[in-house]
Amino acid sequence: MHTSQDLRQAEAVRLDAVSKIYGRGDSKVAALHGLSLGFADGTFTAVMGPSGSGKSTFLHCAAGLARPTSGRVVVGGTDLSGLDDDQLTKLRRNRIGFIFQAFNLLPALTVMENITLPLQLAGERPDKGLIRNVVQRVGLAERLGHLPSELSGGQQQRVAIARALVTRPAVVFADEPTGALDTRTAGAVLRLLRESVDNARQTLVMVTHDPVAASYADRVVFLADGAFAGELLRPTAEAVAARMTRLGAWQDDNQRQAVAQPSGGRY
Ligand SMILES: Nc1ncnc2c1ncn2[C@@H]1O[C@H](COP(=O)(O)OP(=O)(O)OP(=O)(O)O)[C@@H](O)[C@H]1O
Repeated sequence: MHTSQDLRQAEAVRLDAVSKIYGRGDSKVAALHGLSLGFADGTFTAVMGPSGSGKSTFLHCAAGLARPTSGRVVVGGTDLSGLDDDQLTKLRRNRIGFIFQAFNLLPALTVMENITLPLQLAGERPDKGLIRNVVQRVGLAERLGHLPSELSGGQQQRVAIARALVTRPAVVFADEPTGALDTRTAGAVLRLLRESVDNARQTLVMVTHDPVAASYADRVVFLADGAFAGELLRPTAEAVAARMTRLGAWQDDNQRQAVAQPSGGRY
């Protein structure tokens, strides 16, 4: 049987009572209120919630891109609140992978140069075997000399995924990774993310508005008004959409469109 201590050790990321307040005085906004959440090693979690519920703020605090006003964040066993800015930058480079909706590749660098950039920045000698393995997993072996502008959107996102995996990070944070892709390409990217968890025991935390994308996760965590608002294990797109409706999401047209997408489950 696991003790709670064992479970904590098996967490890639832990937030303890994290609050984030923007602004001062009358313009003060509490974007997160005492949020406590853990993300177990080798799991895929989707984070969802209505617009303004604190998803981006959560992602920024959990990934060490912003400092909480109070509370603490632990990544791969390191308490981020104990780090100065240089140490935090180093930890982000070495221990955290990022995947963004807009891919964020460097246009003048080739596929291979983009993939190995985090290693260069960290001053690490590339592990050729690992790079070959990652390149094969994302299916880009034939494209390594191409520029991002010569690739499709789905291929560009696969480069970004390879770049996120190449440092063997403790956790990969993905922010709407399929938001700019058509549904078929989105499905391929989500299957690849799922494989990185199932086959390489990567830990993945993905913020999304899309119930179909969330259905690829092991768990969906819901936020509302900056606080934990429940979770679903082994989610289906329908169950996620129903929970989001109850939380008062889909009040604007964009989000209603997202829920109107395939009702039968996955892409
Ligand atoms: N830099 C900032 N300064 C002031 N308030 C902010 C700032 N960033 C976010 N907020 C406020 O904090 C709250 C949470 O915002 P956040 O962007 O984290 O929500 P979200 O769930 O990601 O929203 P969306 O789904 O619309 O992207 C909102 O009320 C937002 O207006």
